[in-house]
Amino acid sequence: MSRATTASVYGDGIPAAVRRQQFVEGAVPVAVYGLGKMGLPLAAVFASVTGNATGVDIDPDRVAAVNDGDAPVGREPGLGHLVADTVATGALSATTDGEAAAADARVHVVIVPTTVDDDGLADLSALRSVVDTVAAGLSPGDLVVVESTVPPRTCADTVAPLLERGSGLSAGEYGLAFCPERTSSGRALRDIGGAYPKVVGGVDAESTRAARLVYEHVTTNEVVAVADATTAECVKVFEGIYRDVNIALANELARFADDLGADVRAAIDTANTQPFCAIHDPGIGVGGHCIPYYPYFLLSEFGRDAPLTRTARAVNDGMPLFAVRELTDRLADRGTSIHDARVLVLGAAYRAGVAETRKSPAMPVTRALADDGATLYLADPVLDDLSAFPAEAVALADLPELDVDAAVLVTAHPEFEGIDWGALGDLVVVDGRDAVDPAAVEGEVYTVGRGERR
Ligand SMILES: NC(=O)c1ccc[n+]([C@@H]2O[C@H](COP(=O)([O-])OP(=O)(O)OC[C@H]3O[C@@H](n4cnc5c(N)ncnc54)[C@H](O)[C@@H]3O)[C@@H](O)[C@H]2O)c1
Ligand SMILES: CC(=O)N[C@@H]1[C@@H](OP(=O)(O)OP(=O)(O)OC[C@H]2O[C@@H](n3ccc(=O)[nH]c3=O)[C@H](O)[C@@H]2O)O[C@H](CO)[C@@H](O)[C@@H]1O
Repeated sequence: MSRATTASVYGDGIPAAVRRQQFVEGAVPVAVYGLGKMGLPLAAVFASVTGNATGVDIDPDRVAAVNDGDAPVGREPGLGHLVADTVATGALSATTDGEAAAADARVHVVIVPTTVDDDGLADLSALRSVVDTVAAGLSPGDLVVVESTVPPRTCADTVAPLLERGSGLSAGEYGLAFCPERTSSGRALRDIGGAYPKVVGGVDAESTRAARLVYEHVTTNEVVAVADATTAECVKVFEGIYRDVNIALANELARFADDLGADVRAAIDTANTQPFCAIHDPGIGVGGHCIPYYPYFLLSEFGRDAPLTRTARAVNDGMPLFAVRELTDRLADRGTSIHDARVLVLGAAYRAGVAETRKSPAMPVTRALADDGATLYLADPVLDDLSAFPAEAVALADLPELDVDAAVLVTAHPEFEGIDWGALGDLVVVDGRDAVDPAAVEGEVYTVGRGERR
């Protein structure tokens, strides 16, 4: 589709009804930059809505898979069929040529990784690279949407200047909005489709209007327009920091379980029966490339001290070693030194059902146990490559053959519910996710938050 036959979404006062018609008829090509866990579902949804979406990724294998009608993102209900169907009809295609895609598109949606480096500073390198690519193909009347989670003020202070410099256009000739991705892996299509309100915030009122028009066709839920892009960036980061601080509270309370001789998890669940309390679940740690990272999008990017946010990060990052100490002490009570122990670690992924190990508690758990001299076995049914972990990978089917002194459950994969604990004999189990039935285990079970249960 040549640019001459495409329609703008920003400026020049075209009636909303006309723009809506143009959008759903495919006259407004959409490019989605980043075809990962979030970007591929998003691109497929835009394709189903507009009939005219192009996914851009730097990974040629990922691009080839999509163009073959395959979804290189697993365990997402409905995604495989949606990708196959939209590719088959020509509604969705993928490319590694970001500049060509940017030259053709009128809506540019950026959803590439935004993580944190070893110094705790936001790593926006992928975002900057994509924004430069978009700028090279930007035209008057285009709309740029950032869905990647970013430190507040990124759109105003980083993205907008890059777009102006790279395109030669001036602010007011194209739109820029921050519209955070609020989706969780494992339910991406449901979440994108309308599980929650969609937040939009533009660098100017026209950008907010254009973003609202785009997303009113994507979500069945309401579109919530906030004052500006910075406010929208705050919404996303605040959601994540709230979650991290809340989990840290749950973890701090959980550590009292043995002192109190009480089931702290049960107490939390009961406390949550009235609306002024919503304490989250204690666990063996906080992983993924969202929640552990978002606090640093404030802590490291602005000079203001934030002791609560910083302490919460430390509490959550301390949980893997809390679990290792509980294991070590219980083995010692049995006369087994951790140095001589054989330990099965259940789960490498940061949470159940998601093939992602970034910031997974499994890494500090296995490293600490390996450093103490333990012999480690690691099982995870959703990950093919466990070579990054200092442990021998074992298949679920082979667990009954193992001769181990202990087990640590890091990830509550549903596949672990079928473990024959009896076959593993008398052992110490540290259950980091309240996912093991103590009655099924010969030996003792220590559940984070519930204390020791025989
Ligand atoms: N995963 C989640 O649960 C989740 C939820 C909400 C928001 N987010 C945010 O969404 C963004 C993307 O996260 P994700 O989980 O989809 O990441 P991901 O690692 O699953 O996928 C990222 C994709 O981007 C591609 N990519 C990297 N650099 C690129 C570039 N320069 N140009 C084009 N493609 C590039 C990678 O090849 C990969 O396919 C992040 O900002 C994250 O914070 C993630
Ligand atoms: C605010 C919110 O809900 N955001 C979700 C979140 O999705 P996520 O995939 O990062 O997964 P989480 O569920 O947040 O888990 C992260 C880690 O915390 C552990 N955990 C969790 C809950 C708990 O009570 N106790 C815990 O210990 C868990 O095991 C895991 O290791 O971020 C995405 C990007 O912002 C959002 O889009 C998505 O909506």
